[in-house]
Amino acid sequence: MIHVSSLDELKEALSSESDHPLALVPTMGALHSGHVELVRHAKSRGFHVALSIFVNPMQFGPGEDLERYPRPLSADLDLCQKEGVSLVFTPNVSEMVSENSSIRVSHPVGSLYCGAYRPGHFDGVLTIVAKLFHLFSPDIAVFGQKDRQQLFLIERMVAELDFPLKIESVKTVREYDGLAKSSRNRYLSESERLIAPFLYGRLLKAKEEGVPKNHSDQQAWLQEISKNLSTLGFRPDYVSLVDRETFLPPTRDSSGLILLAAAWLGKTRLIDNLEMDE
Ligand SMILES: Nc1ncnc2c1ncn2[C@@H]1O[C@H](COP(=O)(O)OP(=O)(O)OP(=O)(O)O)[C@@H](O)[C@H]1O
Ligand SMILES: CC(C)(CO)[C@@H](O)C(=O)[O-]
Ligand code: BAL
Repeated sequence: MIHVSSLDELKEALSSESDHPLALVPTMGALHSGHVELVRHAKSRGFHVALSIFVNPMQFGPGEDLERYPRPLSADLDLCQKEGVSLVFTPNVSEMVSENSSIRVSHPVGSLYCGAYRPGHFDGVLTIVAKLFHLFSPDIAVFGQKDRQQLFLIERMVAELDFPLKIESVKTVREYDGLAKSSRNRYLSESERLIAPFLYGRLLKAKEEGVPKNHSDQQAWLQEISKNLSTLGFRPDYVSLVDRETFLPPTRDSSGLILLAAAWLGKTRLIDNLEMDE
């Protein structure tokens, strides 16, 4: 396994990989079995895997957890080695984000749902992901469905800007009790950890209930879900129903619906989502 941190080293390492089909797995590190599934997905399809670890300041807002985001580099490198990753890239902030950088890649859906509560977050994500695609020129890039809005936006960026690569996605990997694996789960206290799986539990119950047919019943249903989450001890940011193809509110023509939620438990913000008709 090659581990590089500078752009020059990366270019050199990639030139020795150029004969192989390459999959890029972008991450922020603190790797867990969700990330491992992304790597295994790429490997099972015959790709050499490059994995980037970068806690991107552009996607963090004031007061968010940029400073305290976990950075267990040596455990991450061990896991990458064990999983057969070919190349790990751990760049410095100064080479990824120039001091007076103001270019942003943006999409209107980036200001909805999570974007409404984290202004500028998805512009920061799309901009860094565009840079990573540019640096690696991978054949595919693999993302998790846990970050569903992010996945949608990256797919739109690749389609609309004609990036010459394919986006592949992997289903959300969960703990034994349903909680979506996330690097931020380690922020949860013992008592919060017991409540956390009820976020997914409430989405599953919503699916069982079935999506109401008309708009006003849907709004009342979403409010009820949010109220139930509050009763359980969460502070929901939003619970929304979106059209899978547009990530906008459902219409009569919607072919698939996704229920999205983000909610705080103490100082930890959890997100989850569920396809309503799969
Ligand atoms: N539980 C999971 N199942 C599948 N993919 C996941 C899971 N968690 C993260 N990923 C994917 O891994 C990639 C890197 O995500 P990231 O490094 O931010 O991990 P994370 O655990 O989501 O961290 P955070 O706690 O900051 O949300 C993204 O494509 C993300 O969707
Ligand atoms: C895609 C990503 C690596 C961009 O910084 C990040 O948003 C993440 O880890 O999901
Ligand atoms: N996985 C999402 C990255 C973020 O919350 O910044």
